[in-house]
Amino acid sequence: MKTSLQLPQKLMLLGSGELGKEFVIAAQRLGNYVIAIDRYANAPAMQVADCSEVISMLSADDLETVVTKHQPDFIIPEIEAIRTEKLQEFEQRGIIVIPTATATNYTMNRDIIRELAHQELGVRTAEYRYAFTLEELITVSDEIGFPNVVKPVMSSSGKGQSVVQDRTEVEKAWSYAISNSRGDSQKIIVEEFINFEIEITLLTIKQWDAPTIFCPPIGHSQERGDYQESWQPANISEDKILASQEIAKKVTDALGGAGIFGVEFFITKDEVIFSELSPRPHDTGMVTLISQNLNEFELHLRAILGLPIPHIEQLGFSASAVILASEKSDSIAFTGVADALAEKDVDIQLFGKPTAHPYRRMGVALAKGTDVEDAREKATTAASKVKLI
Ligand SMILES: Nc1ncnc2c1ncn2[C@@H]1O[C@H](COP(=O)(O)OP(=O)(O)OP(=O)(O)O)[C@@H](O)[C@H]1O
Ligand SMILES: NCC(=O)N[C@@H]1O[C@H](COP(=O)([O-])[O-])[C@@H](O)[C@H]1O
Ligand SMILES: [Mg+2]
Repeated sequence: MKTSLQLPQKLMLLGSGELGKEFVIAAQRLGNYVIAIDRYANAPAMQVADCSEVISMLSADDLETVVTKHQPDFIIPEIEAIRTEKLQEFEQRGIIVIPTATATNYTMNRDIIRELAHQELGVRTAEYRYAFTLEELITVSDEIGFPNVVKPVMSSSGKGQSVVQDRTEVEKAWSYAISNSRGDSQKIIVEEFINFEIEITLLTIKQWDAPTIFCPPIGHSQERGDYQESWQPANISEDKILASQEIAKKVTDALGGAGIFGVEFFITKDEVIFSELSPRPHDTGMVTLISQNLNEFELHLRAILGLPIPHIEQLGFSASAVILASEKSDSIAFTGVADALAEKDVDIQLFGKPTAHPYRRMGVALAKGTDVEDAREKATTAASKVKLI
């Protein structure tokens, strides 16, 4: 489709967090014009964009206002919580929505993407059932068995998610899921608990006029359903890498369009199990800021603009570890950065979020090491030195 297009292009970013910030930097390096949008002022990506707007991205009217005002060539979602039906309308008017308007709609609903992967494409996923009431959740939890994982169908970053050990915990999981569900959705998914050896993100780059390509797998650890550490390359066998690439290709082909996808898998002793995917750079992929010649944000930009990606080079054992807030605050300052940076092959990024609350991701530590363990140790040590005051 859009190969050899002219630069600069006008890019509208819907969501302006840490992932958007790095994307804007990549876009700016090629001289593009970026309008950064989010629900609050001075969001990370707004700090580096050409201009910004604060709107509710769940409001079709608000989206209409900013699109009419700025007339972007591309609309690039950076978060899930967007009125995706409206994106379909923009697409019909000739604006390119990344990866496609339909794909952003599918991937913000766990049930739709799950049905696509499992029912239509025959991909192995965790066993799952849905519930709309507590009574239904009790019934389907018994069918799935314990432990299991309860999640709102509409949520991200582990919000509303719990591991349920037995029947006595179902009611609590129900309330937690319902109160953390996005919008007014009351649909809950319960999944078989997968006792994986490792979970990975396979960054998958779908291009307009060139074959789909992959980054080496990224291993990661999660707490409360949210990412804590990631590392690359993940130590998994070649046949499992090929199996995950095959699934990632199948699912992203079904979604269409162009851009990077973070495709999540659980790897057990014998199986590669598809979990979900982001049609955009992935938080665990921040490790590529240190681990690759082209990071996931540069790859996303090139794929979107139809620019060539001749070679992805992995630069050696690398890791990332998150820097989290522990308290609510609206005056942000850090100590310990100098101490963290004194170590060789360590880097720190502070996102510039204007406020903090418990567990909010405020920055990330990046490191290279002699092996994965060494890189992880260096990244977590550096992250632990940086303190919010
Ligand atoms: N069925 C499962 N079995 C075992 N662990 C699971 C299961 N589902 C989720 N988890 C754990 O919880 C984490 C978050 O789950 P999931 O990716 O579905 O949530 P999310 O809200 O979409 O998070 P994000 O938006 O950050 O990707 C997973 O990475 C995994 O560690
Ligand atoms: N797993 C999705 C993810 O990591 N998304 C990233 O977090 C930001 C929201 O952060 P906030 O909640 O601190 O505002 C999003 O804008 C995106 O950059
Ligand atoms: Mg996930």
